[in-house]
Amino acid sequence: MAARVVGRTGRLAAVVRSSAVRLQSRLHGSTGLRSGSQANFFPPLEDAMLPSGSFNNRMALITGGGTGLGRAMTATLSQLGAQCIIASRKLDVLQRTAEEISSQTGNKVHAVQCDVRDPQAVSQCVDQIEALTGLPDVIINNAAGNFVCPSERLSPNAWKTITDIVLNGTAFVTLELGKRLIQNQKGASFLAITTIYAESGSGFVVPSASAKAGVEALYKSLAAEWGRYGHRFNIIQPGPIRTKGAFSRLDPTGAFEKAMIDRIPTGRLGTPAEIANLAAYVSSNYASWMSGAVIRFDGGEYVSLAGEFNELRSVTPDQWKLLEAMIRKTKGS
Ligand SMILES: CCCCCCCCC/C=C\C=C\C(=O)SCCNC(=O)CCNC(=O)[C@H](O)C(C)(C)COP(=O)(O)OP(=O)(O)OC[C@H]1O[C@@H](n2cnc3c(N)ncnc32)[C@H](O)[C@@H]1OP(=O)(O)O
Ligand SMILES: NC(=O)C1=CN([C@@H]2O[C@H](COP(=O)(O)OP(=O)(O)OC[C@H]3O[C@@H](n4cnc5c(N)ncnc54)[C@H](OP(=O)(O)O)[C@@H]3O)[C@@H](O)[C@H]2O)C=CC1
Repeated sequence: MAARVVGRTGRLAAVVRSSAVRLQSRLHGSTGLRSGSQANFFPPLEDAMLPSGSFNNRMALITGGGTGLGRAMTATLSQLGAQCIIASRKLDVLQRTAEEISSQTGNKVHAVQCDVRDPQAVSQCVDQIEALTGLPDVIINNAAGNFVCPSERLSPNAWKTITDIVLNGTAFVTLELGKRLIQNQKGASFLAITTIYAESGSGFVVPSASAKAGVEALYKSLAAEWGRYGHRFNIIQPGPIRTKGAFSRLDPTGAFEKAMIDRIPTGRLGTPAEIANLAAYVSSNYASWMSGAVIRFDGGEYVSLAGEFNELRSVTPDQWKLLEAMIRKTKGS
């Protein structure tokens, strides 16, 4: 009897999971999940979490919104009623994404070309946004550049390129919009997408680690300073989520993926739709008391990498019996 119930519940869970995956791939493209066995405990729920209409009459700017995680955030905000503006360098990519999402959600997505490294281009982009939609209520600083490289091989321009996109780009967008919002006495939610190694640092991605740490300092500082103008500042630190932009530059051969999944306690990568739900919540009025928060969203990878005894996961019960006996036998110091 119990086995029949478990069997039926299991089939039901599988049906729910597969329809969630179908919805996800319609809105966000393929999930591309590969996983370890414990991932069965942690299936991604990928439909929009907030009530429909949560972003009605709200304008959202997402930098780097044409691809990857920015695209997923745009799709979710648009589905929840927001009018979105996506901005980055490649206008053709932005326009394609904007059309695809608008046609699925029925809400307008605008595409604006902007290289965030150039403060003048950022200022012109904000002029365009003001003309299209007015100043945004939600700003997501998601654009980034990165590649793995031994630090001794980095040229000054390689360092400058990454830190310009990540730290200066975020600062230019945030300051330009912040000043205009303050002038117009309009509040807004600012969200920066960093990464788990912004906290620990990491070899082989040193310009990115340095710049993302700077972004976190910028956002925590402004959370303290600009609350008086109605602005909230929060940070999401994602762990690995498959996107072409990230994986082609950080694991070009795919050689490190399995080891990476093995060290994630939830046994799988995150999905774009999952981080999009979190970003939507943080940017919504349901989170109006949240400011200065740093939210790690990584399936447990950071703590798994940090704890020096975590490798003991591979010790078998029989081996534990032996270890325990050895430890108990020890007397004195
Ligand atoms: C262990 C397994 C890991 C698996 C995946 C893990 C996932 C977790 C991820 C965690 C964090 C992720 C953070 C991210 O940010 S991912 C997002 C990545 N997306 C992008 O990078 C998209 C945008 N990127 C780009 O446009 C280019 O890649 C860019 C190089 C960053 C900028 O392009 P552009 O402005 O055209 O720059 P140039 O090509 O002119 O190059 C400027 C400068 O940099 C040197 N350079 C470029 N690539 C490399 C390289 N691979 N190695 C060394 N140096 C490089 C280039 O030579 C130029 O310098 P110079 O003029 O001196 O020659
Ligand atoms: N995927 C992952 O596993 C993780 C991602 N992240 C972070 O998530 C965010 C999104 O990354 P992801 O979606 O994976 O990667 P993508 O490469 O898909 O996204 C990066 C975006 O940034 C835009 N961009 C790059 N340079 C500039 C520039 N100079 N001016 C304006 N826009 C620019 C790109 O558009 P264009 O080329 O048109 O300019 C692109 O849309 C980034 O902040 C990244 O650091 C953090 C941890 C893990």
